[in-house]
Amino acid sequence: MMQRRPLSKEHGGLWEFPGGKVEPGETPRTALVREIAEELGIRIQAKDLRAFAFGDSDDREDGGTIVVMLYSCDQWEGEPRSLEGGQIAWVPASRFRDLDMPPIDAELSRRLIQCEAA
Ligand SMILES: Nc1nc2c([nH]c(=O)n2[C@@H]2O[C@H](COP(=O)(O)OP(=O)(O)OP(=O)(O)O)[C@@H](O)[C@H]2O)c(=O)[nH]1
Repeated sequence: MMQRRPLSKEHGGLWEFPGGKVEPGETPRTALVREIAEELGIRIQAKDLRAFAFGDSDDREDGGTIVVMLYSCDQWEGEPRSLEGGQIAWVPASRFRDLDMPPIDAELSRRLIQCEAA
């Protein structure tokens, strides 16, 4: 499942893996459970998440760093729908090359393609 970032945001119009920032008091898994409910309206469980890969970037102008942790999940309750306005789509790995993505998502999508080919 890929999600298109709103045009008004940084990396606007690019396609990313659904998710968001970890808030104080959360773990990466509980943050993802919350973000998926907020963005897609479906319920997933932290125990059903499988860590797949991470990517990072150290070249931000503000000197900060972004770390994206990618998990897979094949069980959920509900039907995904876009609750925050952006487009969403199921995209097979074979079509990832057709989508413009932010750099870390692009790197992680290449990793997924390699894994599917192996
Ligand atoms: N997914 C992704 N985000 C990146 C990359 N590089 C980078 O600077 N970012 C920035 O990292 C932040 C990702 O967090 P987010 O998805 O929760 O961001 P957001 O703007 O929707 O924030 P918000 O939920 O606080 O409104 C965004 O500001 C995004 O522009 C990247 O390669 N992939």
